[in-house]
Amino acid sequence: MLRIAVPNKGTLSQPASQMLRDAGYRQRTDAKDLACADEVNDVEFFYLRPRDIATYVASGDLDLGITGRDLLVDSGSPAHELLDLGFGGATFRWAARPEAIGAVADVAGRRIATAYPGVVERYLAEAGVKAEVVRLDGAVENAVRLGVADVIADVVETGATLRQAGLVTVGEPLMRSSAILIGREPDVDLGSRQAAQLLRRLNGVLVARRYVMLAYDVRADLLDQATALTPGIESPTVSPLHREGWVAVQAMVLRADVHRVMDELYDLGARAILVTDIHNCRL
Ligand SMILES: Nc1ncnc2c1ncn2[C@@H]1O[C@H](COP(=O)(O)OP(=O)(O)OP(=O)(O)O)[C@@H](O)[C@H]1O
Ligand SMILES: O=P(O)(O)OC[C@H]1O[C@H](OP(=O)(O)OP(=O)(O)O)[C@H](O)[C@@H]1O
Ligand SMILES: [Mg+2]
Repeated sequence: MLRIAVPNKGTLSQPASQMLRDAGYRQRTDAKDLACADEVNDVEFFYLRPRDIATYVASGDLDLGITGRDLLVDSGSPAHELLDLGFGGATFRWAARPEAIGAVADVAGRRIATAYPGVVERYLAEAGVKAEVVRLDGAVENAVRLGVADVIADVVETGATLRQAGLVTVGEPLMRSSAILIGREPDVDLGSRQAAQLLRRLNGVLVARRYVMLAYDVRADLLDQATALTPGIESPTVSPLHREGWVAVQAMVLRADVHRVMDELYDLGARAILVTDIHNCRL
C-alpha cells in the first residue's frame, strides 16, 4: 500500500482532503481519525501535523505527503517538492512598526520573532545578515507590541492580522508558499502503480480547476480568427453544423480568461457561446 501523509489540522487540512476526494480517493469522515485506508486504490492516508510531514517522508516511513512549501523549508528536511497543488497560497514576509525599518538589511542586529526559525535563519545566512531569532509558536504579530521582538517574519495571506497589530510589511517576501506534494526522491517513483496513479489524478484535478470547456458556433470563414482566441491545449475540436457555412468549436480555456475570450468571440460574430465546468480529466 502507498502511504501518504495529509495535514490533520490547520489551513491546509480541509483543502488537502478535498483535493484527494476530488481525485477519487477515500478520506476520513471524522476529523479525529488518525488514518484512513482506501483499499480500492491501495493507498493509506495518515493525518499528521503539517509541520511534521516532511520528517516522515524524508525518513521513508511514509512514501508521499502534502504540506506547505514554507514548512518543508523550515523543517530543513531533505524531502523534495514534487507538485504544486495550487491551494494554501501565502507569502512569508518581514513586518514591523511603520518606519521602524526601511529595508531588509535593517533587520541586522534586531530581534526577529517567528514560528518559522528555519526559513528565517536560512534567509539570514544567505544574505549574510546577523540577527537574533526569537522562536514563537504562533500569534507572532503580538510580539512587537509586547516588546519581545522588533521585527516579525510570518505567513501573510490577506494582511488583516498585520493591520490589526499595527504592523506593515518590509521589502520583498522571503518566500512564496503553497501546498505541495513531497517525496523522498526528487521525482515520483513512476514504477509504483499507486504513485503514478496519484500523480495523474492530482494533475487531472489541477487541470479541471484551472480550465473550463468553451463551446460556440461561428461562421466557417471566421474559424481561423476564432481558434486563434481558443487554441485549446492540443487543438480545438471543430464539427460541422447543419446550418450551411457554420461550424461548432470546442476548446479548453483558462478559467481566469474565459470572460474576456467570450467577449472577443462574440465581437467576432460567434454565437451560442457556452461555458461548462470540467469535473476531471486525463490529458
Ligand atoms: N492564512 C494562513 N494562515 C496560516 N497559514 C497559512 C495561511 N494560508 C496558507 N497557509 C499555509 O498553511 C501552512 C501552515 O499551516 P499550519 O497548520 O501549520 O498552521 P495554521 O493553518 O496557521 O494552523 P494553526 O495555527 O492552528 O497551527 C503553511 O504552509 C502556510 O503557508
Ligand atoms: O494575512 P492573514 O490573512 O491575516 O493571515 C495570516 C495570519 O494567519 C495565521 O495565523 P493563525 O490564525 O493561524 O494564528 P497563529 O499565528 O496562532 O498560527 C498566520 O500565522 C498569520 O498570523
Ligand atoms: Mg497558524
